[in-house]
Amino acid sequence: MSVDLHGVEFSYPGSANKPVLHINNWTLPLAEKRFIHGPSGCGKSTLLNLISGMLAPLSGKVHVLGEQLEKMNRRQRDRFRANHIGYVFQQFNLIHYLDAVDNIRLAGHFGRTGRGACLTRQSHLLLETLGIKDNEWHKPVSRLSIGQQQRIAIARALVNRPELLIADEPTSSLDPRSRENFMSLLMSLTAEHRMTVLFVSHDTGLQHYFDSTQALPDINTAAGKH
Ligand SMILES: Nc1ncnc2c1ncn2[C@@H]1O[C@H](COP(=O)(O)OP(=O)(O)OP(=O)(O)O)[C@@H](O)[C@H]1O
Repeated sequence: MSVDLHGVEFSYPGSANKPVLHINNWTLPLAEKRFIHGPSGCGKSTLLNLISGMLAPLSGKVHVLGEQLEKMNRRQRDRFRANHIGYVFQQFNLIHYLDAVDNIRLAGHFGRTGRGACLTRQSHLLLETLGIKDNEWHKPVSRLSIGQQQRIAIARALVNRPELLIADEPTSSLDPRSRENFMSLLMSLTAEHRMTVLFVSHDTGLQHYFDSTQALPDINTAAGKH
């Protein structure tokens, strides 16, 4: 199993009377590509942040790739995330004054890819695979198009060869054609590396790319209590 949640409860600090998530049992098998949707505020990003170890549950078990995240401290969770989980954010979270290569190298630096020439080679390879021309590699990413930034964000998520890829509304800034290109590219890369994918979006028109679909309120028994 790639992800296994058991009795997971979460509320934000200072909002203990407003539980965001209560998930009894939820699993994501290895190599499955799962699409999660649900109304704004139902806890989708919170769920992704618990699975990636950016947040810790108040109670319950969060098992990811055989490791028990709830038993790790913050530093151990950060290390685990850097080595095993690729994360594509809605707003990309690239460092806007760094160029494409350095954005990817920075993520690699915190992970298991290694450093120096090997990491630079790996960054170049990813940029080539993702169709970013080499005359764009050394411009600050803020001077690149949204579609190019999006592909750099995928390259950054893949640099440490993660077993699990998490994406939070990654297509929300893309026009319909770029969205389809992005999805095709993402699906072929994840299939090639047999990655498990957990993808959150409001856009249910993307469901056909995935093995399975779930509405978060169907698995969250805290839904409706807040
Ligand atoms: N840092 C925070 N502190 C307190 N409450 C928060 C925090 N982040 C989110 N919340 C609340 O937790 C609930 C779930 O938020 P979350 O961002 O997980 O929802 P979402 O389903 O991803 O929403 P959207 O689709 O709009 O991105 C919301 O009620 C939100 O207001």
